Amino acid sequence: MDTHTTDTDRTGTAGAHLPQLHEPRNEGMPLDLDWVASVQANTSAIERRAATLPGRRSVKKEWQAAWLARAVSLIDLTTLAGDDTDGRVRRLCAKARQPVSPRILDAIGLPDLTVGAVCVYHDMVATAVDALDGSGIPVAAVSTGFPAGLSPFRLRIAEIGESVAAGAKEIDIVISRRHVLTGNWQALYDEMAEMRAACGEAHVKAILATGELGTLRNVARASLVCMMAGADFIKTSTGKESVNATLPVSLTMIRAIRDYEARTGVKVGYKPAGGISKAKDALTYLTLIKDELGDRWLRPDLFRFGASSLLGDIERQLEHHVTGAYSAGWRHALA
Ligand SMILES: O=C[C@H](O)COP(=O)(O)O
Repeated sequence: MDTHTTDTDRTGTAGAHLPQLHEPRNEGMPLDLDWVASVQANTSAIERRAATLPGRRSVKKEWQAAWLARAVSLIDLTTLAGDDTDGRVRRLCAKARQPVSPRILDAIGLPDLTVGAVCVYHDMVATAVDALDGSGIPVAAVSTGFPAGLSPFRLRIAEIGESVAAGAKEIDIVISRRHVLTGNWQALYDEMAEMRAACGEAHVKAILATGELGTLRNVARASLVCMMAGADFIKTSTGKESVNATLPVSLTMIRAIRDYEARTGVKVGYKPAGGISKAKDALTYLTLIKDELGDRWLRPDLFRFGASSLLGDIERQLEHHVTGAYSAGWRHALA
């Protein structure tokens, strides 16, 4: 359905070639327990709205290639597998440098395009930093005992320090779910604040593991507490929970981001992650962000997809846009 065309669609600002913007970091604020307690989430209303999103609003066909290219520029291209090797990470980094073939980029009028970041386990950070040297693409490390976050706290903090020392510019931490499930907001705040401090200049994404938080109200409150404690981004999932990024969770988290900005003036980034593997779903997320937060969030400093297999489908759709035919999936096997 090509229903709602917007000014942004028409002016072509969906293209990936935009000047880099950098918001001031979120310095956080003291924990405000009254604010946290006042946060509610109307689950049925959120679910109803989320259910209408995929069909209600879509990107006009002539702008789809530009939006898909934008989606590529927002991917944290990820490999988080027990059998990761230096070779796999180097191939992924080569893909990050050139995520779409030059032939397709020429045809859609974009001379170059890279992903937002490469995301790996700590042990692979040095390899990724070396493989991306000179590209300007940051390396993100998942730290703090990813994915469960249940290793001793001092080791989780030390892991952050080691990833930063190895060259990671972004750290994806996992929160202690039990602090949320027991309503111990002070403990969550303190943990988050200490992890942020350990990151130094590296930006910190707080993974909430929303599939393990029980309710959308918990998701909303945990989002707020992590932002109060200085998270630069809030991220849905590790990709390892049984339920990862969903539209209801996304609506809940981006509304928390909106409320935080309204109250503090500070923009916090959003990263849905886990199970996002189709170009169509990526476009739904982009229209959701555009609707709820506005165009400013559609930039790599405020939005990322955490995804290990989304790029392959976007490439296929871009190829179809250019040639009118779909290529075989195996041609885009890496991403
Ligand atoms: O942070 C990123 C996620 O682990 C990626 O999950 P995925 O493999 O389902 O795309």
